[in-house]
Amino acid sequence: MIETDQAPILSACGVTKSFGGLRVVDDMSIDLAAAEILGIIGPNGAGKSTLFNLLAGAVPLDQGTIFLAGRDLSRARPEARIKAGLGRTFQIPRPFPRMTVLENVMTAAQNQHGESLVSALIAPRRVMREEQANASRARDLLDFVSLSHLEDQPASVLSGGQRKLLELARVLMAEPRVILLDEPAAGVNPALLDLIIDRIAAINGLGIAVLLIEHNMEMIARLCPRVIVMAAGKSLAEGAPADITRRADVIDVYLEGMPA
Ligand SMILES: Nc1ncnc2c1ncn2[C@@H]1O[C@H](COP(=O)(O)OP(=O)(O)OP(=O)(O)O)[C@@H](O)[C@H]1O
Repeated sequence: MIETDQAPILSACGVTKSFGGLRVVDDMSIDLAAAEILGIIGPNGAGKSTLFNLLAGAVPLDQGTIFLAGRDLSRARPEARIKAGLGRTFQIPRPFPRMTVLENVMTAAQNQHGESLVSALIAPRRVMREEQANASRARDLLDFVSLSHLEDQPASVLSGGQRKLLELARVLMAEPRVILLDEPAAGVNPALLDLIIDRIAAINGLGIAVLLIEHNMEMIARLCPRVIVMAAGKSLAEGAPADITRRADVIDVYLEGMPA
């Protein structure tokens, strides 16, 4: 645990989930300090994505609690967690393929009164102003992730790495305080990897705390002062990446299941 005089921005305590009798996440506790980047590594099937699903509310907890900035979100719906400031990206991004890149970012805005017919009828100018403000913010975010030149293209044309960058822009559109990033390096070519690492560091530099699941150890080493190793649903080890990856028990769980 890093020393901090601040209360954690995200605090998960005793989080547990079973599927069909198998404990996939087993009594996990995590404190994420404000403005920290905390890495989560572990072998395939360790329960990392399920942990994110529990934090984001996509899957209900069996046991445990989740607090964001002191607010109990343990049973909150996913939309309420997004509104409270918890953003997430997915291992395999699925943008709306026929919408443009810009429209994909705009759909992630949280202030869309235009979606309500009543608002559109009684306050059309307000709805239009809101649309314009959202488009302007979305363009700034596309600039931030170096996708401005593609704003009018359908999202289906984007490469794997560009989809990851689009996801970063989408998650920022909702103005999060904490972002859960699920394997942002997966399927990304080396040319874009540097840009993605740089953008995550910049996001964190804005004071947004990041929980980062990743198999790419270069990304972990460059971004995370602290990592948690998950194995069989539990926290096996915690510390600086350089120390943790030298530990025999950590090496063992990674080698488990690999062909001899
Ligand atoms: N909805 C579900 N129903 C049943 N089993 C599930 C469900 N979701 C995940 N699992 C199982 O939970 C275990 C952990 O999966 P999870 O995807 O959380 O692991 P992971 O650490 O993210 O793995 P990877 O690094 O491969 O993404 C796996 O055995 C998986 O098959």
